[in-house]
Amino acid sequence: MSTTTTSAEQTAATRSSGAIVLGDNQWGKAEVRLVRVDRAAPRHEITDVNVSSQLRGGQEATHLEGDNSRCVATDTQKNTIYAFARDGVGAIEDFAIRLGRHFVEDFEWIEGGRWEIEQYSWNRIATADGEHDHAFVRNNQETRTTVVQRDGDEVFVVSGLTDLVVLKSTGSEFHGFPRDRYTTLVETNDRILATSVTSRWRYTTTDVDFDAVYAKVRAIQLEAFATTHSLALQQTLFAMGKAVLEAVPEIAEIKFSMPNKHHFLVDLAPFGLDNPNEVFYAADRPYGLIEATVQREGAPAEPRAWATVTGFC
Ligand SMILES: O=c1[nH]c(=O)c2[nH]c(=O)[nH]c2[nH]1
Repeated sequence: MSTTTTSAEQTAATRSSGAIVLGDNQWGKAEVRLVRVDRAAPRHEITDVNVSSQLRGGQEATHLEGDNSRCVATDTQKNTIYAFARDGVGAIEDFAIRLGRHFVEDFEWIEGGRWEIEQYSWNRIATADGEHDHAFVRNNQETRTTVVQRDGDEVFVVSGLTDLVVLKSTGSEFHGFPRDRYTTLVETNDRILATSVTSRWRYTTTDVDFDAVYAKVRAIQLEAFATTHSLALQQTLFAMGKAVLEAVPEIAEIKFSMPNKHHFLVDLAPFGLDNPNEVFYAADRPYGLIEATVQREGAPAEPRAWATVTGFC
């Protein structure tokens, strides 16, 4: 029998039946802003989060007929988030895992979902008498993130941070790149290196002290950024990811998106001045955009964990 496929057979194989059907879908409440004050002691604790809940499963009738008997209202999802916070939020990963377990276990047609949480941090205001018990100043450094997804009984946790803005005033070079007729960039062996780190890492287990690991991963990234003598932002990125994977066995892989926040030396010669690498123009755009995944060789990929986590290669 011939194994050659004719173009008619090819068309038949790819031809649609013509019926219009429902594809992937999810529904929920996005960006539920929640602040919880722990008043158990005179020294209050603040938890400030932005929670998005999305459910998956059993929605054919809702979309095709407007039959809402299996449509857990987005308003109910929002209320559940606030009600669960009554018992405390804890690590954002644990809170998201808890929400997922509730929806999948309490509604038999819910097959899974996605719970994304951003956490903003607050520092105590330092007064003349020391750190204040119940007055805070927003720490506008990085935002901590997590995306927890459930597919039946399987749970995927991808956590991360965004807007971690870092700069080195030396210890960064960039040279040896190809030159063609469009290349004007001057080689440098002493430049400012600055970026705003977005990183997300995938856990292989939910049995993790998520707060402790977050603090560790953040510190490792900062340490590697600071101590790597950089020949390219790409090299710094890899060093940051490698250090995280070497230190934390529960993390399978880590993805980075790092804009190269260019600082251009200003030409002061028209004013009769030199500029020995001191006065820069901090450009905001365009910017180089360096993205990569750092992973363990041979480790199995888990595309379902990343399917709805955008902004990475
Ligand atoms: O660290 C860098 N990586 C690049 O790929 C690049 N490209 C560029 O113009 N400057 C830089 N810097």
